[in-house]
Amino acid sequence: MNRSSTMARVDLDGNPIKPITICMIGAGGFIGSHLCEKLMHETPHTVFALDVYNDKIKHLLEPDSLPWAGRITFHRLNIKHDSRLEGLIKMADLTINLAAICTPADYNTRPLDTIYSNFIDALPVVKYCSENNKRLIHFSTCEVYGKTIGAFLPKDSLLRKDPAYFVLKEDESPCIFGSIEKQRWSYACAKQLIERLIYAEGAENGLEFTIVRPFNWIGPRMDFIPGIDGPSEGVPRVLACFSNNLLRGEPLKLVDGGQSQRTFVYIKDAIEAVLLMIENPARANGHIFNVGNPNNEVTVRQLAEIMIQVYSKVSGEKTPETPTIDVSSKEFYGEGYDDSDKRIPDMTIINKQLGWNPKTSLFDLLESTLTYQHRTYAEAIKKVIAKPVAS
Ligand SMILES: NC(=O)c1ccc[n+]([C@@H]2O[C@H](COP(=O)([O-])OP(=O)(O)OC[C@H]3O[C@@H](n4cnc5c(N)ncnc54)[C@H](O)[C@@H]3O)[C@@H](O)[C@H]2O)c1
Ligand SMILES: O=c1ccn([C@@H]2O[C@H](COP(=O)(O)OP(=O)(O)O[C@H]3OC[C@](O)(CO)[C@H]3O)[C@@H](O)[C@H]2O)c(=O)[nH]1
Repeated sequence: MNRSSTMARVDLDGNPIKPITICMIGAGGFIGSHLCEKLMHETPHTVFALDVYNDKIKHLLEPDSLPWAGRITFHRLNIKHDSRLEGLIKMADLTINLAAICTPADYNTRPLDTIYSNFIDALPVVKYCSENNKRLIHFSTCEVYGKTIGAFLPKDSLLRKDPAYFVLKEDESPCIFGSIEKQRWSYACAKQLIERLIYAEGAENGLEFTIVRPFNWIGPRMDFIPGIDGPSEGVPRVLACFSNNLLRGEPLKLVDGGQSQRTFVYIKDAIEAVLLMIENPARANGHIFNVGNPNNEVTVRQLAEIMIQVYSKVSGEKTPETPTIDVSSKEFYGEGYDDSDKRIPDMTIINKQLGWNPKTSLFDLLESTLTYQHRTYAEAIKKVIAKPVAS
């Protein structure tokens, strides 16, 4: 249903929400596709969707008879070198920048591309917004926190259990990265510097900005399945890696024993938070927001175990005899990999400003996501596996 035509929409302070035009850079990616979907289904806003690819938003662009036709237009462009960028930002009320290289397998193997993508390429976007007095919502990452303070305490220290040593707060926690040889941190460092630049543009030139720090948002359409809709040798983020293993009946690979901890939030919950930021500028401007689900914390090993259980339920297939294997990070990611030990978002600021809370449990979000993965990829994988290998 297109609710925009039937319901009077008001912001958190009871004011009517006026339709705006949004320039969304990186709209063809995982988060962008869900955000475009939400904006088309539930709001009257117009979107200029900028990306190099549009496969994940094709269903919103065609056919012309869709109820939101005319409210979303795709602009195939690379922001590294396209003179149309400034014009599109000028024509919009708000720019949302999602474009980035953001898969850990790239950080230590393509550090230059990673730094250029996350810092250099984002610079003109910030500049055009600042010079043209346009509001900017910039996507950073929870990785700017790096490691927790607790990670440096002795293993048996009781302080490790004290939230003061591991809960990540936007306005208090330090950013703790590894040495320069640990090129894993090229991404986090580039994201941190662009955050500092945006913050400084706000302080010195009055840029209206919001910075989003996503904490492992997961759901349908995340990344790709190697050899099906992405390169065979590609290494996506953990949800897609484990989905690929499950679809192929292979053991799930636990990097360095799968001891790192993450909190996972369902993409649909997280998109609600972004919509609140879009439609409540007075409450969102000038803020950095953690967006995650502190209740969904697991080790990567536990994530693998739950995914194996849930996949068996949704696919009807037996669990593999060897469900997981341990691999070293050097073997899996190569030289220069390092990891965040633990990521629990503090929710005080987003709660106070936007009243947002995540709703979906890890089990439920994995059930709907793995149902999607099975429905979308199982047949294609079967065909690939059945193909005889050329001798
Ligand atoms: N998904 C998460 O959990 C998560 C966590 C932390 C941070 N983030 C941040 O959120 C943003 C979006 O992440 P995502 O998960 O949707 O990633 P994604 O890779 O699915 O989407 C990024 C999109 O940006 C596009 N893009 C990249 N460079 C571009 C360029 N030069 N010109 C035009 N388009 C370009 C890509 O084609 C892709 O469609 C990123 O900035 C990422 O760092 C995401
Ligand atoms: O097959 C695999 C793949 C990964 N791991 C381990 O899982 C942990 C999480 O990995 P991943 O989701 O790929 O990425 P990170 O959480 O480390 O980093 C992301 O966080 C946010 C973002 O900024 C954008 O999404 C990105 O940098 C990790 O410990 C891997 O080693 C595994 O065991 N097996």
